[in-house]
Amino acid sequence: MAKYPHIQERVQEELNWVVGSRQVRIEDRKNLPFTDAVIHESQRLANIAPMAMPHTTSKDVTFQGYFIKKGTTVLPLLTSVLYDESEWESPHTFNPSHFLDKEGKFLKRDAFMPFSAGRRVCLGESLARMNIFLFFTSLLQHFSFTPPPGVSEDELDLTPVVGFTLSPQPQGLCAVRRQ
Ligand code: HEM
Repeated sequence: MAKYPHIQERVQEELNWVVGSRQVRIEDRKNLPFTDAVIHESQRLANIAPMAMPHTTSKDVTFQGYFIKKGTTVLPLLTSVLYDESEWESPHTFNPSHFLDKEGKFLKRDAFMPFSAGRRVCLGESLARMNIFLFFTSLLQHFSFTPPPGVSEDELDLTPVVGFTLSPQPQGLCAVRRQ
């Protein structure tokens, strides 16, 4: 967030306007299109489960001309969809406009699938989305986030740690209470 101070301010402006100083509620999401777009874009770019979970074909299948034998391990590469150059205007940069139409309304995108898709889609999707929204909005309602004193935004290394999941590196951060 610190690399994008204008985005942080825009989220806070929207929160001030719609929620004011009361506690954020999940129903507020539909009235916070910019904030919702920022959260979606963070999940798209963060891509924390790039290979979803390993699956196994339960019968022989032919998919897009390829024969896949029963019992084959299949790794659905969510990265290929979340960073698809034919789906996203700027797939490798943080750009909340991916989820906004020309009037600034929230735009649902089929290629947004950090929770995977189909029968084995993440079982915790609703819970996770609700929590991310409430944590993110409550934090930004009460605090502004900046790099620690003496550290410039350009020095922040946001490259994820690569494993079976992608996770953030530890970062120093200042949370400054808003008036
Ligand atoms: C940001 C948070 C989360 C992300 C991005 C995420 C993503 C995913 C992904 C990509 C899968 C693999 C789906 C597939 O096999 O194709 C998955 C599976 C699963 N997730 Fe999540 N998840 C999140 C949070 C949670 C939470 C909070 C819970 C439970 C409270 C949860 C429970 C599960 C379960 C049980 C499965 C296995 C579903 C199955 O195989 O049928 N997840 N998740």
